[in-house]
Amino acid sequence: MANDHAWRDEPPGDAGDNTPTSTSHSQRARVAQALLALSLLLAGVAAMHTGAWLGTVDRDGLWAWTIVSVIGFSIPLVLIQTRVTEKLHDPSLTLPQMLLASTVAAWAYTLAGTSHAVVTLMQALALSFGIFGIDSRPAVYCAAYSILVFAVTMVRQCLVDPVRYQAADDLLLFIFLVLIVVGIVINTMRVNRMRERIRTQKQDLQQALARIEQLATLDELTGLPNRRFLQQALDAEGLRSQRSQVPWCVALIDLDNFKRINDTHGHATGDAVLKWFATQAKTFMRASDIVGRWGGEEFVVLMPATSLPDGVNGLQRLKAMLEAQPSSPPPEGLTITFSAGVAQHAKDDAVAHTLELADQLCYAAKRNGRNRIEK
Ligand SMILES: Nc1nc2c(ncn2[C@@H]2O[C@H](COP(=O)(O)OP(=O)(O)OP(=O)(O)O)[C@@H](O)[C@H]2O)c(=O)[nH]1
Repeated sequence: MANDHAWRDEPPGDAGDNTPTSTSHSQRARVAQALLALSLLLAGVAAMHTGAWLGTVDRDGLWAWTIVSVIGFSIPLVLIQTRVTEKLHDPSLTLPQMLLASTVAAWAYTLAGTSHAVVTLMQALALSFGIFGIDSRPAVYCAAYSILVFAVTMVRQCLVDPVRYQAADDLLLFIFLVLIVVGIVINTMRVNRMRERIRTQKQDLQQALARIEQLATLDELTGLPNRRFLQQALDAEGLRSQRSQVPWCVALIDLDNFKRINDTHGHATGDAVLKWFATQAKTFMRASDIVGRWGGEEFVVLMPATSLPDGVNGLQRLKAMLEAQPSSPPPEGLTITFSAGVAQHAKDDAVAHTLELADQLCYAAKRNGRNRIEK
């Protein structure tokens, strides 16, 4: 058996899902299953009493059987309905209900007299309903118990009442019952294997979706938020600032002479520099700032609740930290500097305009000699 839990309690679609919605879904499914079991039992009770009325079923013991059976099948329903079973390993009480069904059916078999063949049919039907709700191993236990209890009951009845329970007929009946039960168990195993495959596929899909979401928002090289994420964050900040007086800034950072690093030391070193810078920027900017890769060797820092002087200070701190690094990324002694433009968003201005201003200021920093911050 591929899964390690013995009970098939949750509906197939909820496999592995523990959200409140799926929990209440599971609870409803349990109650529905217990109601179905009770309804089947009541149908059996009606059939037995009809048999008694027709004279084929014994009246002796029929009411005792009726009362015990109805109470027996009502108890799981009440326990499930009141959520007493919720913490149990088998909250739907499927196995106890199945074992009870076999016991009650075997008892009915002893009362059914000349109609006893019908009871074996009812037993097979009851098993086919319940057995799909549990895993393969308890299904086998259930089937084994059912076959055993019927074997004992049939032998006993053939011995004590050989006129109405004839050995040859009942042997054939028993063989058919065994065939049906084994068939149901085989189908249960197949259904459970299919469920397991669906569960695995669902997990694979969830993982793939999480990966896609990650790729959609993160830059693969540096692990920083990508341009798409930054754009959304900038737009959200723009909307937020329409309702508040709190200033915010955006900085555009461009690494200096990056082409030369690539050309001199190779593309792999260029990549390592980008990763290294990403780590430094994340480390030295405020935790509330969003540092992302805008593209190539360009980075954007969104600084919420930050005035222009504070934003410039933040970048100066980053610049100073880079200069103070004893050894920058490999190769040893490589000096990494950047030029940046910082712009404060003007209330009611377009976010794109603020970004463009930061871009122009960054170009101005390049023109003015690089390794500078313009505001
Ligand atoms: N290694 C590496 N290089 C990249 C990546 N993306 C862009 N580049 C390189 O970055 C370089 C940018 O060069 P330029 O736009 O000329 O800028 P620069 O050399 O930094 O010069 P200035 O910006 O004027 O200081 C180009 O050679 C691009 O190929 C990347 O992901 N990895």
